[in-house]
Amino acid sequence: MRIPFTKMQGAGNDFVVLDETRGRLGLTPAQYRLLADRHFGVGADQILSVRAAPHAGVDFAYAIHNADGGEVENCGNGARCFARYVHERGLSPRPTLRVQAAAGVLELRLGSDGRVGVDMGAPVFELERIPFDAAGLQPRAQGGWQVWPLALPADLSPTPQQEQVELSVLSMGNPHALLRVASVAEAPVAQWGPWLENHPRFPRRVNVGFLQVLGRQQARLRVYERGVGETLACGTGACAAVVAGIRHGWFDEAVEVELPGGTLRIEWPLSRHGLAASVQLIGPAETVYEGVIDLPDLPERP
Ligand SMILES: N[C@@H](CCC[C@H](N)C(=O)O)C(=O)O
Repeated sequence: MRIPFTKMQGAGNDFVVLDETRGRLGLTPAQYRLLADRHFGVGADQILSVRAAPHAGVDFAYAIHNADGGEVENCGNGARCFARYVHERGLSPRPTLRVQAAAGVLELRLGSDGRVGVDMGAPVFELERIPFDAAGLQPRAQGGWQVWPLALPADLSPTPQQEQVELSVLSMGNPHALLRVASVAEAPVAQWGPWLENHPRFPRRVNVGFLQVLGRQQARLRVYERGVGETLACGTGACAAVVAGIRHGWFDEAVEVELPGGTLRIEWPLSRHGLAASVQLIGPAETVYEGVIDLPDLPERP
């Protein structure tokens, strides 16, 4: 099957974008994995599918597959690229779009400064909806919120004294765990990322953020993404980090988050609208190139 695609990136989080507005391509998880493969395919953190609106009230539907082939609920950097893609192809003349993702409806705005804003909806804190299994765990207060201690396996402990990590957990439509670290440059992302991603306390696995607080409006973040590994940026991860930091009392309601691939602005006007306030994500979204790939039939093994 010959498939036209567009390679895009937002703060270095990179995507293969597929036009499915005239019908589904019906790709298998193995074909998504091949598209994402940096050696044998195109290479991407996620594959984004632009689909026709499933109902009145939205302009399009948005499907997201991680590099491991699994379908996921939400992707913030991808949403910005989605808006840029639709605009560049003239698929909609409107500067503001409503898009149905598995996590809910996102509102996308093309800004006059070249950046794209996304209304990501409200964060979710109910443990069953993240989901996070806290059975038998005792949370500890940290600022205005709580953290959950998890025992650190001896072989992952940087010092014999460190026996646990403390996690803030929440969902931005997809699950996130955040650890506050003294320096992202020295954070054990490659060691703790896969351990926490697959920890049995997270039944749907989790995206793991390592957050360094630089000031009340400035942060650094590295994210080990579920189904991918460490990425150059994660939009929902940046939203989750700022939401957690605001609840703990570390941040004001607007924060510039520096990630390895670029800077994202996150706003959560909590003081005006409470916990149900929508999180705003603002950042770059660019087309890198367009291409066509011959995808072999790759049926999924039962
Ligand atoms: N890169 C994304 C998040 C993509 C999905 C994530 N890996 C998951 O499994 O939930 C972003 O920009 O939000």
